[in-house]
Amino acid sequence: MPGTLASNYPSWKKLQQIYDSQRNQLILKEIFAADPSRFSKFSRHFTAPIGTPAISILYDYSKNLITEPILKTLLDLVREADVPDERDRMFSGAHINTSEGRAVLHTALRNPGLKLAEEGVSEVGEVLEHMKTFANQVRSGEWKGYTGKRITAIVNIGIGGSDLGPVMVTEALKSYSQRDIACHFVSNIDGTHLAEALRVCDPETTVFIIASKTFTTQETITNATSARDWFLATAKDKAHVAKHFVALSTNTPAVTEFGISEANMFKFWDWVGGRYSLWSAIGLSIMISLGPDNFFELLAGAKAMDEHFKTAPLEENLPVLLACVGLWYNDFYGAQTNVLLPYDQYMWKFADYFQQGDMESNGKFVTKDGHRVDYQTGPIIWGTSGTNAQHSFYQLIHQGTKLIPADFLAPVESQNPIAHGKHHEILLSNFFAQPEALAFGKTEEEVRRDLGPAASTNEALVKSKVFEGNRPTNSIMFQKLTPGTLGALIAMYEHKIFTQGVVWGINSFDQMGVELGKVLAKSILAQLPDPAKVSGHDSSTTGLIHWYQKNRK
Ligand SMILES: O=P(O)(O)OC[C@H]1O[C@@H](O)[C@@H](O)[C@@H](O)[C@@H]1O
Repeated sequence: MPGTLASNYPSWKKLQQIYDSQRNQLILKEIFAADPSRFSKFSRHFTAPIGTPAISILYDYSKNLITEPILKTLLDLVREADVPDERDRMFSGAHINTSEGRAVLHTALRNPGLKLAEEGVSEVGEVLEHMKTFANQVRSGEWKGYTGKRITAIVNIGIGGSDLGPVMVTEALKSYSQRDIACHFVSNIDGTHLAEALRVCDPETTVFIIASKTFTTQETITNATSARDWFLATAKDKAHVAKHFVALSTNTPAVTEFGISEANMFKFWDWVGGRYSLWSAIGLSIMISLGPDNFFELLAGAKAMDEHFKTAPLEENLPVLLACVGLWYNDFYGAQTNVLLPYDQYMWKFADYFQQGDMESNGKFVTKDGHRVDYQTGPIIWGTSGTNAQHSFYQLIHQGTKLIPADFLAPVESQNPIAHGKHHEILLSNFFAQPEALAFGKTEEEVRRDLGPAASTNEALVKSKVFEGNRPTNSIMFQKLTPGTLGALIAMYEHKIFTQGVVWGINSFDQMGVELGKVLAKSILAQLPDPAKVSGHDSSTTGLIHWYQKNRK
């Protein structure tokens, strides 16, 4: 039942017993040696159905510390937690975001034409058409700036979910982009972010996309206001704002009050969570950069994964399997993090994106029915692109004292097979080698053999070269990073997050934890002008504010 403490499920208790009694026997080297068919047993291949974009994703989870009975028990847990029911409730528009009384329907954004009673669902196709018309006008040069010039730059001003998705996708699919339109993303309230973007923009040829679900976010509204001031310093006439500012929002009154006409507002609805919004009007910068067809392919790829999540048996279901493997380490092995390592330079923002996607969704300590959990919930997500990461933090993953389950992702085909594909072969050789090294390590015996006579004179050197191995990984290979494939990969992780959230009994779709800091910042902002006004804080905060007030110029 959603909201139940996961530790009460019989399968949870059974998993704890398995962990306690078997963890010393879960040695990858041994379990691989004992079962030559382990790879075929513990890997699954996803392909999109005929008539949708070609997508091929192989998920190999054999290098994990699991056996068939463990996986079976993890799947029992998923069943006991009613994940299939809750999944169907999500897709059908039930208000599963209970604290905010909202539906969770980002899946409807990838399914235009879907009939649901929820307000706005029937308008999804209309908004996509509105986006398409505008994107085509900007891309073709038909949309002119106030002096009649074509648009050469777009600046998306948004933060959190109104920034991270567009940033990640425009980077990931850069090879599909229209290169004569520069895309800038300004999120930080730090004036440096906006100033650096404006430095390379021309007011006559720039369109600002103000992306904010609520249209009240302090950072975004302040940045948007400063961008408008910058624009008007050259354009002078407020009437020109209409040619250069559009809004993506659910809040029509606030958008019109800002001076953007309703005709230049692309709407979405409160059932689209910020971190699930790249599929909505928030994706306008993606659509301008990549073109409508590629944006539609991105949606279709996600929809194909939605269908798979809805219909595939749990044993075959990629998001569910990914969730199970993650639960095992997070809740029984005590792993704190999950590192995402795409071996595709275009995906260098993928981990950043899922930091919000996963941590804002599942970083909760209270169940839906108000109980403090007595187990770990969402993992810390981090990572960056391989092979760069190998030369940075892999040391700790290989030989550190922490267990760091890792997801390796790589395309079979490169978008840039330069030097006759040599770069890609080297890249992939690393993608294959690292999980192998992590799983099987290097024994002291092997080290001694490699060192030869030097081994006997330097015991410390021998020890330092030992790799204990048994460090678990997922390997995810896809054919090529096409829009459809990226859509499917994002949806796969979204549904992994959903599955884990349901098992933990938490609400993955609110974000109460971001509020307190915002409220305090507001009251501090009012106190900053005058040291005498600073009150109501602890001595540290008061001391810091006073230090700033004394030293500012
Ligand atoms: O899109 P807006 O409303 O500006 O929100 C931007 C971001 O704000 C944060 O505080 C979080 O709540 C995020 O989930 C959200 O994506």
